Amino acid sequence: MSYLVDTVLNLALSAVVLVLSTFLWNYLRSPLKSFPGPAPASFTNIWRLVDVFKGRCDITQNDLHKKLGPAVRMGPNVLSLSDPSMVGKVFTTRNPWKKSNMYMINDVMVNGVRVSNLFSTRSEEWHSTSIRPIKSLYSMTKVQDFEHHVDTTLNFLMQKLEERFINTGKPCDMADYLLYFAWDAMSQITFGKNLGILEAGNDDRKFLHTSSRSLDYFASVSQMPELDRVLDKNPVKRLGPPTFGWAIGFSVDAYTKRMAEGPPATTDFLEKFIETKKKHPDIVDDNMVVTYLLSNVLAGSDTTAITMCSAMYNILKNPKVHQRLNEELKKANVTVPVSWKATQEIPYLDAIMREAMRIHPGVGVMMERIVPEEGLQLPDGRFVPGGAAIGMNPWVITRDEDVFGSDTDMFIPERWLQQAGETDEDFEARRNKMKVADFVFGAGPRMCLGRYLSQLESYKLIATMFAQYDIELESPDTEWKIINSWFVRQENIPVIIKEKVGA
Ligand code: HEM
Repeated sequence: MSYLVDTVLNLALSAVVLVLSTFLWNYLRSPLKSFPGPAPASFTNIWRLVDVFKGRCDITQNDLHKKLGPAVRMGPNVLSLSDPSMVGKVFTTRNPWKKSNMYMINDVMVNGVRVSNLFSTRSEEWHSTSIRPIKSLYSMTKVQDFEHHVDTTLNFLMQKLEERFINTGKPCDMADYLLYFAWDAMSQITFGKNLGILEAGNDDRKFLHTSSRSLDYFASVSQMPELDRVLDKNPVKRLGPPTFGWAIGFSVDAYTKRMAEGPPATTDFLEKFIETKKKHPDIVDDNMVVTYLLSNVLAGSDTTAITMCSAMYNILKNPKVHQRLNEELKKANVTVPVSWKATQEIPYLDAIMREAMRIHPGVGVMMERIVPEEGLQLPDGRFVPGGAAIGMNPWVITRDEDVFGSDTDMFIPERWLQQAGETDEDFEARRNKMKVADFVFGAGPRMCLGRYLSQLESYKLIATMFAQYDIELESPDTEWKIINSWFVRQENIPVIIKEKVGA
């Protein structure tokens, strides 16, 4: 018995010694000791893992930058920067800096082999080869080829809202319905058929739940990616996040069926990817087609829903904005579903959407890049040695008052419009400064592939909802819930929807 107690005590002691020596080792070899930051950040990443796990790391990071300046040490080898002028340097297009290993957790193991995707790969060479054949499909001009799929899903959404809420007078949780819409719309655009989530009016099949649980894992574990080797990528038993088996199954089934049945009446991404495979057989094989399909649905649904929720909630919380939007839509004499072309003729709508993304970017963790060998000189003269990771968080960058003006925590679409007394040149210069610092979709060669598609969807959705219906929060005191878990999702936007008087 005493032998057993001794062994356990010895093991516990050895574990403590090992942890303490790891902390000491991290501290001693940290190249960022001269930068300010929370004390634990000088010897471990555990504190930031815990902070991200709590679900509002954007608040912590903004507070730290306010207190400690534009460069804050977040881990022994990780520095957060808040200066928007550094975006172009860190996310440079020429000789792009490598993504840090935080992204490796998005790889999957297939028969013991690590498989990367467009988002997770740290090889710029693999990335540029794989993205080249499909990049042009995502230009603003090309995504309009898929507008009819967005219209189909918008019509379906309106039908369900009418049946379930408008005709019954029951409150509708817009946070749920915009999420259902975003997943069904992206599936419609990608495969020519939706996922049936709007039809069901719930997530009983747990598609969305699985996505949120995976993001919870990615967000926290990406702060200490070495844990992923133990939890998810170990050769014995996966303990990691739920897999996207349903999405892989859905994509493979849709692809197999399409190959058997031939092209659909109206085009979709699947058809375009099949054409791409024929044109680039050396690069695009069946697995790559499935990778492309998955990146649409998994990267483009939650994120687009977040923008739509931000716009919806902030419009409803700001009666003056709501009223002006209604007036502008009426003046534009739009018909529903509102076309992309019509949305582009309403500058106030554009200002609302830009402000919705600025105040609530879809991604809420630092995106990290590795400083190249020659190091990085900061504008204030301090030097960051090569090999360190630099992180920048859109929630910090889009709150910079020098660029975006005062009250950056407030929803003010007017900041994107010309002010009374502002000359054309001054307005142009101010607006360009905001656009350059716009980090919502990332920057450089790894910038979001789907940004125009997302804009097409979200501008049309907001214009259509407010052109067609009178929408109010169930109670003006309603507060939504925000959870920052890599993507910054929202819950609880209960609204009362009525047919517009005179519509
Ligand atoms: C409001 C909606 C969206 C937001 C806020 C958003 C945000 C981002 C951000 C910040 C990145 C860069 C990540 C990094 O550098 O670490 C990114 C990459 C990416 N996004 Fe989006 N995204 C949105 C919609 C979409 C849509 C609709 C799609 C697909 C149809 C998509 C597909 C991708 C892909 C494939 C990448 C990786 C690009 C690469 O590494 O080349 N995203 N997104």
